[in-house]
Amino acid sequence: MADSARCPGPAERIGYITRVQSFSACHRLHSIHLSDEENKKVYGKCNNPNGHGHNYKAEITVRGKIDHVTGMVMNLTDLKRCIEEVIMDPLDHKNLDKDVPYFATVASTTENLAVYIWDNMAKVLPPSVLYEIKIHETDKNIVMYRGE
Ligand SMILES: Nc1nc2c(c(=O)[nH]1)N=C([C@H](O)[C@H](O)COP(=O)(O)OP(=O)(O)OP(=O)(O)O)CN2
Ligand SMILES: [Zn+2]
Repeated sequence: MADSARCPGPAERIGYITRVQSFSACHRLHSIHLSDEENKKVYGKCNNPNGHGHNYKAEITVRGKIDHVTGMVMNLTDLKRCIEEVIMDPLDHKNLDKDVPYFATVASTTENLAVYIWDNMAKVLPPSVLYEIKIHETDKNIVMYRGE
């Protein structure tokens, strides 16, 4: 079989690139849709009124054609700038529930944090390149969101 039958041409190759960013924040798991008693039951120790902190690690993956001239899906330096704007400026060293207006009414679970980051990354990245947001809340708790 000829190589051209097996492999996509240079203009058609799709790549995935990921940048990892750590940030620290505190939060309290609490839903405005539940009573205090229900919140305690659902979230347990994570509903502690004074909160607790995490060293989060976010992985932002973009997908796109590998440009045959630049050899890049997108410049990682541009992705770094987007991450500064969407993750570091609003979230790092913050109280998610009190410092980030979005979480005044939305429970600051890692699922919702992934949705928040997705929605805001989508606004600053080129159209249709955002592929996945993965957040490590702890070494053991990892959430992935793909915009569905
Ligand atoms: N579906 C979700 N469940 C939970 C979330 C979440 O975001 N989504 N978050 C929490 C807590 O915020 C929490 O801080 C988890 O901490 P902890 O249980 O201490 O973390 P570990 O499981 O990694 O710790 P070990 O005690 O060492 O096992 C809870 N649930
Ligand atoms: Zn937590």
